Amino acid sequence: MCSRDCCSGPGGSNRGNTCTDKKGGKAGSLNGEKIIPTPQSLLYPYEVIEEIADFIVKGSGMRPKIGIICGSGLGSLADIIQDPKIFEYEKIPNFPVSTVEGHAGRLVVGTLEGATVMAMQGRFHFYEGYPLAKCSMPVRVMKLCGVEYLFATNAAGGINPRFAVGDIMLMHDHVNMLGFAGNSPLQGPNDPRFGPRFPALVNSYNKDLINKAIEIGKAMGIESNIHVGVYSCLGGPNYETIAELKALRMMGVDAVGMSTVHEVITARHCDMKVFAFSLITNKCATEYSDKKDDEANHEEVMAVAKTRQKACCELVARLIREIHLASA
Ligand SMILES: O=P(O)(O)O[C@@H]1C[C@H](O)[C@@H](CO)O1
Ligand SMILES: Nc1nc2[nH]cnc2c(=O)[nH]1
Repeated sequence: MCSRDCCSGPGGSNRGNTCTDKKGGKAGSLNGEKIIPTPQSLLYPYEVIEEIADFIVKGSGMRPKIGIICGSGLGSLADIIQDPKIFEYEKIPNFPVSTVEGHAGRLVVGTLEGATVMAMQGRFHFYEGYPLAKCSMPVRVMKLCGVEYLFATNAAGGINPRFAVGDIMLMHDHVNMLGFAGNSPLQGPNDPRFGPRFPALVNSYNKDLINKAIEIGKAMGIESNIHVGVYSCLGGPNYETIAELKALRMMGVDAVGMSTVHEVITARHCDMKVFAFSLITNKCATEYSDKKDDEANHEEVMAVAKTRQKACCELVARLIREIHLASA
């Protein structure tokens, strides 16, 4: 594995997308240097993931059962963790860094409603310049730490006209636009220690957890703000055009974002149970107009997320409590 600077993503980690190795075999060349592309799945071999997981388990003294990925502006999901052990991403060996506002860049390990949990306060996005396997590498770290359940959250634009800003969409399926274009976090040789070469993705989103979340929404008195729907991940960082939003709607997409799908693929590949939701931070226009309101922006996304943090935290905490009680 090459450790030259040319392999660095934005985080400066020594595993990136493309390698220029003077000693390499058949390759193209750039400025006289040979270029050997590295398949995504080789960016983080099993042993490296194992080292990161050991670092976290030893450093925290815990084997978390539930992993949480906090979406944009939803970092407070990790603030409710009790007796937290905090790991700055920069201090975790071979970990990328967060470069997006609203993603603090810390891993928080502790307990929540009696369950051992680890939460990423800050995820990695494709548009930051990280390959998909790098974006979802922490999911494999979670797996080797002992995590059985992945809770993935995101901020998303609502395409379904019934959705209002501030609503929560429980994901029951996704449309993988990056996958349509031939990109996958599983691309390259498969390591069967993680999972099979050809994982099936029907039933990726755990139905029991969705049903429990609906019940919790009723108990919280927010049932009219809870929906079940289909999420799609685009590459970003730009928001969508009207024509793209129309096309997504025709495909049955209810909410659009720039994350989560590759994390879910990685989690299902290694047989984790998945629960995911989108906080609808903006309504996407699907008709042409001159309204400035139609233009999404990250400040609005963050501001809406802030106003809905409490409800999202309560939903997550109550669901984790149910999982914990059921397994006790
Ligand atoms: O990390 P998530 O998917 O919650 O963040 C969304 C997608 C972009 O990163 C950002 C755009 O406002 O919010
Ligand atoms: N792609 C995309 N991501 C978002 N994240 C929050 N809102 C949006 C949106 O409208 N589009």
